[in-house]
Amino acid sequence: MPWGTRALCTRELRLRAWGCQSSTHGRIGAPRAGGGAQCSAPRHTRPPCTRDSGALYPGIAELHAPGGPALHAPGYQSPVPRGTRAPHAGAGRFAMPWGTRAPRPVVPAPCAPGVGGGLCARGCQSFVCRGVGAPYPGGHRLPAPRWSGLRGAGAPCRGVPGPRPRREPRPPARAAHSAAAMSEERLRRVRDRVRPFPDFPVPGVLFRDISPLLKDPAAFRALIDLLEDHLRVSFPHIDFIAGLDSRGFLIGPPLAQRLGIGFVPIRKKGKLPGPTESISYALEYGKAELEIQSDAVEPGQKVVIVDDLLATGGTMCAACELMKRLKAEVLECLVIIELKLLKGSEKLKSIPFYSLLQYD
Ligand SMILES: O=P(O)(O)OC[C@H]1O[C@H](OP(=O)(O)OP(=O)(O)O)[C@H](O)[C@@H]1O
Ligand SMILES: Nc1ncnc2[nH]cnc12
Repeated sequence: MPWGTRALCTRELRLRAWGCQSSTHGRIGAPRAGGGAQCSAPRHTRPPCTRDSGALYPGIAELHAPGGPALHAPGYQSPVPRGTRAPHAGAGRFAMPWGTRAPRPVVPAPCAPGVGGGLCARGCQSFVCRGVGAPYPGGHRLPAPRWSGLRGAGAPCRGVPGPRPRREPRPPARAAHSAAAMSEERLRRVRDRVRPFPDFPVPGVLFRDISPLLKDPAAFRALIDLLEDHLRVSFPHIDFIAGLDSRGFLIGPPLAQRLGIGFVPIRKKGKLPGPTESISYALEYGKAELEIQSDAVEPGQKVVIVDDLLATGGTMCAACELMKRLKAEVLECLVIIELKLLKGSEKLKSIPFYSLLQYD
């Protein structure tokens, strides 16, 4: 079996074990800790992961920062991005923090030749050892991989222990590219593709333009990678990604696809057919009205709301109100960019909020 397949099986274990949410807030109902200075440690009674403040703090990447506080917190396990080495495959490369139990090495079922060789269109092998339709740790069902037609000759593993796979020679030292470095690199790519425009659309507003980010496929992929990783480690189950008109529509669907879940649009008024719920709200530069179809989500369903940017928080707040009317649970409001000076996250009160990039 090609190198890398084991690593990804183990990644699942690591993600499952990682109970820390790198959000600036706790979960719904939880009081906000120190204005977002800490992230909560839900479900697994993990200790809180501490984080620095700063003009630009990089979410997951920061938790991975070499020597960063979270790495030393007992119980913290860094998620390993696709393609990185399994923790047990190379002594000391991903040293377990003191006091934690190393995940038991998994002996994956044998992958038929060709299956583990990186057939995933995204260049990863993350489906290989999860199996078709297998529940992703904590709940999601993954979509059938494209190569499911290979059943028999190359059926994905089903988790049944098989004979020990033959070890392939390890790739060279390039693998030393650590998880932290990868996250930071992704974040740098994203940050470099956000362009400021003074006095747009009205004097006094510094407009943060994500058009260059959309135009650069590597940067856009890095963005979706970061958001996907964040959501996978933060929430065991999400029913839908809801996106806000219009730039939230650019991020929400690819993210939902990655997670194997559906996307729900929350639109500006007058665009959606059928019965709707609507709400008006104030913007940084104007007023608007948002709408959602009344049957978009069922009561009790768990939703993450995504948008490109949080300024005053009026739009996001309005979207949360719409979800509340439909009795859905908002797990988190997720944006690429947060304009800290406008204090939009405060408007969200106890609703968890996460941003990749922060600007004053
Ligand atoms: O936090 P707020 O002050 O509410 O501002 C944030 C919102 O403003 C922008 O959208 P805009 O309404 O300009 O619409 P657009 O995405 O269609 O450009 C942005 O995409 C957010 O949705
Ligand atoms: N400053 C800003 N840049 C981009 N989009 C925005 N939406 C509201 N404020 C914005």
